[in-house]
This record gives sequence, structure tokens and C-alpha cells, in this order.
Amino acid sequence: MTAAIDPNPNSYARHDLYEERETPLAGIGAFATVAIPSGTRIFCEESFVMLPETAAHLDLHRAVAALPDDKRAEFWALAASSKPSKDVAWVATLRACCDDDASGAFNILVEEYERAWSIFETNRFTCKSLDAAEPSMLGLFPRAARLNHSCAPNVFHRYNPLIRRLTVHALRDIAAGEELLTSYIDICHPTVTRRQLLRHWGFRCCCTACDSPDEEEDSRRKRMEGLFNQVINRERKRVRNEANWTAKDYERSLGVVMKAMGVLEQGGMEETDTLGVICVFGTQLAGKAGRGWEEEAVEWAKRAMEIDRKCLGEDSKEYMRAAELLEAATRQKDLAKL
Ligand SMILES: C[S@@+](CC[C@H](N)C(=O)[O-])C[C@H]1O[C@@H](n2cnc3c(N)ncnc32)[C@H](O)[C@@H]1O
Repeated sequence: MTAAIDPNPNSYARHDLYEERETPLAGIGAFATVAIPSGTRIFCEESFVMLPETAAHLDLHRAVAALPDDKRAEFWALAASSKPSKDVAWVATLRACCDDDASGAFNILVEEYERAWSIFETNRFTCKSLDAAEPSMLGLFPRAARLNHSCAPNVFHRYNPLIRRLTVHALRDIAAGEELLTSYIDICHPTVTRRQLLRHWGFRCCCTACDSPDEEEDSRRKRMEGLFNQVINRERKRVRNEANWTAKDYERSLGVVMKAMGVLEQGGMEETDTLGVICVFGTQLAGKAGRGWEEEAVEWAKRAMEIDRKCLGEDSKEYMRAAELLEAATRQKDLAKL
């Protein structure tokens, strides 16, 4: 089953659902101007700078210099909060390219390169290619760059390589006036780990999850991290050792999947990097486990499809894959191959 892809790129842009404005403590943010129902594609946009993960200061500066004037101005207006890189080899390379390095002009130039790098590090999004074997790229998206972070986000972002755009979807119903908040990191970590990861962006998160007085909030994420790792490790083991994997082994894996789903649902963490992935594993394992698990396979495939539709849209490869899984689970055929 494949979803129709809109050939008109302009129809991807939505300007009617939110506005950008200053927040009291987190610079500029994006705020809903109307009620936004769960699953709405709030906006979707092309990158204006896209570089390989291995790119460095000089590559970035070259890419920015090549932008048209309005885009270049947009780049320099973005927030710059990341700390300078420890890598300084590029300074010597830059010096070698400059005619006159005796004056203060060179220092000013270095500062400009450092600011560009800080803007890039503060605002870039990982863009995975269609082919999982291809290395990821890092992209800048001017609208998404204004989304602030929360560890209990109400929107979900993901680069969609099929339409070559970053999409932003509502994870739940959002009221007019609410700030749109995405998560810069995997939300299935305990607070102490999330704080470390968020140091990259130079702020201390005070979201409802980080500042929750409820200790259960943190222990749920610790449990989730452990269960998610268990599911992944058991899957790796199964793939290496599929011929010897017994019905008992499948049942054990499915037990961990069900526990993980329970914890995620309890915590309202219904997004595709967590619950969506778990539902796909559940469907595949139930399909391979065979007798007695058929109905679960269908239910989990439906859940995966729902979550991928909500977080990514019907034009995503994840949604299309979940639809294929549902079809196979419903027909009780070919599931073992997926
Ligand atoms: C991608 S930008 C987001 C937009 C930014 N606020 C702006 O003014 O353009 C990331 C930066 O926003 C700020 N920021 C994002 N989320 C925040 C939060 N929850 N609390 C405080 N600052 C935050 C940090 O300075 C961070 O490095």
C-alpha cells in the first residue's frame, strides 16, 4: 500500500497555525494561534543548508556564503548557544587561505566562523537518508529552528527523505496560545542523562518532566530506558541466532515488548521513536511466534500505523511499512519475511 505524495511543494507549507515570538526565558519560540488537533501536520519545510555529519567550519562557511542574501540573513539571525568546538585545526587551514593574517581582521574572521558553527550546532537536525546504509546529513530548517525543547513534547519532528522535507506534527491536541515544543533528544532517558545531553544546547531544562515533583516520572523513564535496551538487545540476538530461536524465546521477547508498551502508555510517551518502534517489533515478533499471537500482531500493526500517521504522516516510509505489516498480519501471511 502506498500513500499519494503531493507533487506541489507549496502545499506542504502551513503558516496559519502558529506564530513565532519572544519567550520570557528561552529566546524566540513558536506558539499555536488556533487549536491544533493531535496528528496535524503543523508545517513541513525544506532545508536551506544541508551538510554531511563530517563537515567542519570551513565547509559550513562556504555553504552559508553561497546562500542568496535573504537566506544568508536568515541564517545569521538564528540563535547561537552551543559552545565553541574543541577542534582548532581549521584555524590554521583558514590562516593558510588568508593573504593578511597580521591584522585584527583575521581574529574577526575566526569569530565569524565560530559564530556560524555555533548557529549550526544549535539549530541542526539529523536527516537520515532513505537508504539506512547511507550516512546521515545535518540540515538547517529556518522554521523548525525556532522550536524550543521539552522532554514532554507536544510536537514531533522528523526529516522525511521521500519528500525531502522536515515535518512537524502535533503529538496531542494543542490549545491556542500553547508553545509548540519538540524534543531535541531521545525522551526515554532519566533526567540526569537528559540534562547531560541538553548541555549541547547550553540550557538547563525546566520542563514538566525535568521539574516534576513526582518521583515516579523519573523512575518510569529509567524503566523505559532499560526495557527499550532489553528489546533491542534481544532483537539483535534473535537476528544473529534466528534458526535456534525457540517459541519460549519469542514469548520472552514479546513479554519485554508488552512491558515496554505498558510503561510508555502509562507515561503518555506515544511517539514513533519509542512506542512506534516497540509496536513494530511486537508485530514482527508476534508474526514469527505464530500460533496464539495472530490477534496481537494485527493490533500492534494497527497501533504502529496510527502512531506513524500521527507523528510522520501517510507520506512517510515508516507509515507505509507499518501499513505493509498490517496487511501481512491481517492475512497471516509473509509476516515472517518482514
Ligand atoms: C533550536 S533553538 C530554538 C529557538 C531559540 N529559542 C531561538 O531564539 O531561536 C535552540 C536554543 O533555544 C534555547 N532553548 C530551547 N529550548 C529551551 C528550553 N526549554 N529552555 C531554555 N532555553 C531553551 C536554547 O538557547 C537553545 O540552544
